[in-house]
Order: sequence, then C-alpha cells, then structure tokens
Amino acid sequence: MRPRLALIAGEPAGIGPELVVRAAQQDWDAELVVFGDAASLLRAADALGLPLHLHRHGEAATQPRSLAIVDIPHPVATRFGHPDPANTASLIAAISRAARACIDGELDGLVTGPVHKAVINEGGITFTGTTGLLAEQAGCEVVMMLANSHLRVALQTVHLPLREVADAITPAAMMRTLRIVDTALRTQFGLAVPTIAVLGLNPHAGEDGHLGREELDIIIPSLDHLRGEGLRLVGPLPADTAFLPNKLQGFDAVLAMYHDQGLPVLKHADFAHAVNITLGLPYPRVAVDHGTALELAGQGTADPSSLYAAIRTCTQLAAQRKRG
Ligand SMILES: NC(=O)C1=CN([C@@H]2O[C@H](COP(=O)(O)OP(=O)(O)OC[C@H]3O[C@@H](n4cnc5c(N)ncnc54)[C@H](O)[C@@H]3O)[C@@H](O)[C@H]2O)C=CC1
Ligand SMILES: NCC(=O)COP(=O)(O)O
Repeated sequence: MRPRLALIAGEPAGIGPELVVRAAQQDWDAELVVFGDAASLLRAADALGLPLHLHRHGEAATQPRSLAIVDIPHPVATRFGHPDPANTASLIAAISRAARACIDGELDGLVTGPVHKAVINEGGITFTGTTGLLAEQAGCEVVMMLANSHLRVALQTVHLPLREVADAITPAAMMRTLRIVDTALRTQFGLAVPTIAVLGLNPHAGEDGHLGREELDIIIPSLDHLRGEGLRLVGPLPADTAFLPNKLQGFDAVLAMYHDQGLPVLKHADFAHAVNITLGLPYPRVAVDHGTALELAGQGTADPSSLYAAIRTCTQLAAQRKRG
C-alpha cells in the first residue's frame, strides 16, 4: 500500500499554495491529503492557469489527479504577497490536525510548505518554527537536519538570537542532539555506524582556548563521552574548512552549532533540491528548505523542486517505516 502523507501548503499569501497546485499535476508514490484552506489552493490554481480538483478526505475522487483535502478555512482571503495575521490560528490548526493524524497512525508522514514566523507571532501565537510546534505536540526532543545530495547538516541550535547561542550549548544539549542524529542516521537512513562531524563554535574551533573555551569545556568532553557509547564522531572541527569537498566525503552528517553556520553551505550547494527533516518525531516529517518567498507568490515562477523532494523523501521514510 502506498504511504499516506499529510500535506500543508503553509502561509496562504506565499508560494506554498501554488507549489501544492503544481504537485497536484504530478503522480506520486504516496497518497496526499492536504490539511488547509481549499480557497487558497483554488486561488493559486487560478493565478497559474492550472487545473485543480479537490475532494473531501475519506470520499472517493471523481476526477484523475484529484487531491484529498481536509478543508480548514482561513477567515481572510489574502492577496498574494500580503500575509494577514488573522489567518494564523487556522494555519496552526491545520498543522496540528495533520500532525495528530500522523501520531494516531491515520496517516504515515507529514510534508510541510513554508510558514512565516513573524506573521504567526503577530497573530498572537508564540512560534519559533513548525519543528518546535511538532515536538511539543508529540512530547519529544527533536533535531532539525537539512539535506540534499551533497550533504546533511543538523543543527545544535536553531532559531535563537546569536547572542543566546553560546549559552544554549551545554553538555546535556549536545549529547541529546548527537544521540538523536546518530539514531536517525542508523534507523531512518540505513547507515550502520554513521560518521558525524561536529563543528566548533568559535573561530578555529577555539584555537586551544585562546579564541573561546566552549570547545575545551563543553564540546570535547561531550564528544568523548559519546564516543564511549559507540558514536563515531569527528571534531570539533574549525567550521571554515570542515566543508571542503575532500573532508565532506568522509562524513555522513555535519552538526553545526547554529543556523547560519551550516545552512548557507548546504543552500549554496543546492538550494532547489534541499529538504528539512525533523529527526526524533514518532513519524516522518519533511519540509521544504525555503521560505514563503512572498515577492514571487502568484506569479508562477516559484520552483517546486524542494516540495517535490520533500514529498519523495517523506514517501521513502514512511515506506521504510511501514516495512519495519
Ligand atoms: N520551511 C519553512 O517554513 C521556512 C520558512 N521560512 C520563513 O520564510 C520567510 C521568508 O524568509 P526568507 O529569508 O526571505 O527566505 P525565502 O526562502 O523565502 O527567500 C529567499 C530567496 O529565495 C527565493 N526563493 C525561495 N523559495 C523559492 C522557490 N521555491 N523558487 C524560487 N525562488 C525561491 C526568494 O525569492 C528569495 O530571493 C521568513 O518568515 C522565514 O521564517 C524560511 C525558511 C524555511
Ligand atoms: N531555517 C529553517 C526553517 O526556518 C524551518 O523551520 P520550521 O518551520 O520547519 O521549524
């Protein structure tokens, strides 16, 4: 049986709805069930001049390539490029209902389009990202990892102001992150003994303590402890040279200490086809790597490759999980 995946278009004024419309023109190795506002999808289809057939989830499709939908209407019909914080609650409700269906085993995985964090906060909901929302709902610790065919980059800290990053890097946090990444690489990615490269926080990985002590006081003892548990870890490495192609060949994943230490390298290598995978959830969740690109919305020029890669990756992870 094909995996059944929940699909979220994301911010209705961004490019998410039109990317879902494009996905609806394709055949997939999974059944897709959209959770969200049907009117936003129909508006995007109209703007792109593409057909879109929708049917209620649980009912039979009457047209080929019809998308199943759980319609969760937004109160405001947004214009492309102009998000309205009044739609925040229904967007979050759609994500939460889709995730609940995955937790309950009704669906096998979750694919999400881009959301706009500032607009959600302006809507009165404290929100640092979908990853955190899903972790809280499932009651588990998670790690964000972005991946394309060149590299995998996991993040020790994610959406934190830079001023707070150093304080957030503690032995407990490092060990939790690395255990989650190691387990996921073994169980979800089939790597018997994965090699994880760990970056330093400071320039030159601290230069023996002369450029910062986090490597000596926190990172090195944490890695030593985990090596004793059988994890294969390299580092802490100076971040400026860790991504050199000949070094990367030996690593199954790189753990970056903060968002903009690792993600620019991955996005430079291949922005179009990268995906964002949440490790540690009780179900597979894969998102696009890009944001809402408000300035492109409704024009038909947004590249759907990351959404397609997210659907394919989630299909593979869900199929593998179903096989046991
Ligand atoms: N998965 C998610 O939910 C993500 C959400 N965001 C959110 O998106 C909002 C906007 O963030 P930005 O930093 O502007 O990043 P962005 O990814 O929306 O845009 C960065 C650049 O890439 C282009 N771009 C993005 N996606 C594209 C696509 N599919 N095809 C062609 N060009 C594309 C944009 O036009 C822009 O030039 C923020 O609120 C941010 O939090 C950002 C990253 C991921
Ligand atoms: N930079 C990654 C990003 O913003 C995606 O966050 P999330 O909404 O998937 O947690």
